[in-house]
Amino acid sequence: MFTCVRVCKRMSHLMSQRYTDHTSLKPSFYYRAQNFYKDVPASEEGMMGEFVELSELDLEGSRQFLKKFGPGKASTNRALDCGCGIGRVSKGVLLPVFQTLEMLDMMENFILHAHKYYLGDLADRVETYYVYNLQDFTPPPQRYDVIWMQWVIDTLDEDFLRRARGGLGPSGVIVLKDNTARQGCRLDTVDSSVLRHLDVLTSIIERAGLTVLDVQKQDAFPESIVPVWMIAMR
Ligand SMILES: C[S@@+](CC[C@H](N)C(=O)[O-])C[C@H]1O[C@@H](n2cnc3c(N)ncnc32)[C@H](O)[C@@H]1O
Repeated sequence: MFTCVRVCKRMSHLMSQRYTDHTSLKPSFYYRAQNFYKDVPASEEGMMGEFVELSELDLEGSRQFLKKFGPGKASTNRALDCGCGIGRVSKGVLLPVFQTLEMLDMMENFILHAHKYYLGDLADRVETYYVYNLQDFTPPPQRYDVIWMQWVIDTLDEDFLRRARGGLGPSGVIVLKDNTARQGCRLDTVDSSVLRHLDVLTSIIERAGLTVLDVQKQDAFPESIVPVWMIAMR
C-alpha cells in the first residue's frame, strides 16, 4: 500500500523564493524547468539526456559512495529520492539498501512510470510517492536515513537544504550528486538549471547549516563533460 501526495504549483510562492547565486529568481524560473520536463520522455534516456551510456557507471559510483554511510555504518530503514524521475537511482542504488523508500518528483508522469513499469516488484517497498515541487517541500521531521538528490539541486538553493536537514534521522545523511562548473556559476535558460563550482556548492551547504562529511568525484566519466561530484552532508 502506498500513498501519493499531490499539490498544485503555487506560483505566488515561487515569486517569493530567494535565489542566491549569480542570478536573481524570476517568477518564470521554476515554470521554465517544468516546461522543459514536459517534453522529456519517461525513460532512462530522458533522465540521462545524451549520456545514457554512462548510467551504469554513475549508479556503480553512487553505490560505492553510499557504502560509506549505509549498512553497518548507519540505519537503513528509509530513504527519500528527491527529483527521482522514473526511479533510476531508486532502483539501482537505494532500493537494494533501504527497507523502504519514498520518492519525489514534480512530474506526475515520471512517478507513474516508476510505479507502474520501471520499478517492477520493487515498487512494493515504496511507501510514498510525492508529486511535489521540491521548493515547496518540507520533509517530515527526522524521518530519513538518507536523502538523495541527484541532478536536481541545480534548481534549488540553501533554503531547501536547510529544510531537508530537518528530515534527517539521528544518523541520517544528505547525498547530493550533481554536475559542477569548472569555474563560478552558469545558468541554463532552457531548463533553469544552474551549474556551480564545487566551492560554490560547498558554501551553499554550509550556509544551510550542514557539515560536509565526504566529497568524491564520479570516476571514469569522459573528460569532455563537466565534473560530477558526490557530496555527503549532515
Ligand atoms: C535529470 S533528471 C534526474 C532524475 C534522477 N535523479 C536520476 O538521476 O535519474 C531531473 C529530475 O528532477 C526533477 N525536478 C527538477 N526540478 C524539480 C523540482 N523543482 N522539484 C521536483 N522535481 C524536480 C525533474 O522532473 C526530473 O525528473
